[in-house]
Amino acid sequence: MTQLLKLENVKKHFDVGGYLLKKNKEYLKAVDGVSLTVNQGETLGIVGESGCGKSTLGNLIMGLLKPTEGNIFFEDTNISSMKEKDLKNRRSDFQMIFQDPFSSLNPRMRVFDIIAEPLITHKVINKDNLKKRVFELMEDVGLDTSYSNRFPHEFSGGQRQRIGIARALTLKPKLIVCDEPVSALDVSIQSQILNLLSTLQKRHNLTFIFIAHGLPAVKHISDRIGVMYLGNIVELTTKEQLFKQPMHPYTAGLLSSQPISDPSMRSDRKEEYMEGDIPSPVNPPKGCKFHTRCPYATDKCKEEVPSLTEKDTGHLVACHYPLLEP
Ligand SMILES: Nc1ncnc2c1ncn2[C@@H]1O[C@H](COP(=O)(O)OP(=O)(O)OP(=O)(O)O)[C@@H](O)[C@H]1O
Repeated sequence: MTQLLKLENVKKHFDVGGYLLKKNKEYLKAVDGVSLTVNQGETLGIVGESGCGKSTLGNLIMGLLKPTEGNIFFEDTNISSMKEKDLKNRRSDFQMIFQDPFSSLNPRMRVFDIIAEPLITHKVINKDNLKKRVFELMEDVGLDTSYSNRFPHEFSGGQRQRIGIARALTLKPKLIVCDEPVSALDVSIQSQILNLLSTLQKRHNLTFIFIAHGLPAVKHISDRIGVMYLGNIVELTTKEQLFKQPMHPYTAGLLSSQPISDPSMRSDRKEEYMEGDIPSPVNPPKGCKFHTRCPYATDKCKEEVPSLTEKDTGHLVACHYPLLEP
């Protein structure tokens, strides 16, 4: 397995003021020390509740944000310390697919121009081959080439996402960060787009980072899954291990709060693991950040930060008392 991406203790702390009223500046710790690797051709799912830092992590990997601390290596090149000019030359290697294709596509541009734009901007194609390449990309994502003169609003949500995917593929990227690409779509369309992404992954040997709120959304597409809580990865393992034997109480809570057939069971099951609201990332709890919501927390959890360590083969968990098989 070839390693494509490596994150070393990556942090993004946003300056959120506070200095007018208080002596010290306040920082929102959106991403607070994430280390992980992604292998070529795999899909790493990243899940967690709203505000846990998933999109910020995606933007850091894309080079759209500079980390406050830490390093991001793409094929052994440290992209976090690259100058903007050099990063521009590497940008074609990593692309992003967004949740809402409507807002990410220019409404005044025809589909042909939306897909052609990166090819023209990066000067990777001559005029004679442009039409052939754009049509090739449209066919690749299952769009009828006779629609190439239409505007985004003339397409359905699923078709618009296909346009977004075609645009992301134009420069033959190696890595695509998919930021909740199906959560705005109808359930029936979601599986079509997920199947398309899987097909394209095999066809073009793509590597995906697939961001979503809940575990069900990443279950089918992911090889491994990382669970995020308040800026940290708290569990990272294969999807099989994660669903069979979640070791972090937060993951167990996410799994038990999945929709189940008997609605009367739902709230009980959720409360079993997760009490209260997610704390503020400006002032996160000391020690294990999850201790305020964890039914198993002890004094140690209130003081000591658990590091992400391998508790079973390839199964990383940041918990002082990981859940083990009975
Ligand atoms: N530019 C910014 N300045 C200040 N705070 C920010 C900025 N961008 C994100 N944040 C904050 O960082 C935290 C993480 O945000 P992020 O969008 O990464 O979370 P998320 O897990 O993707 O959430 P969602 O699922 O709702 O998109 C949030 O508290 C958010 O308000």
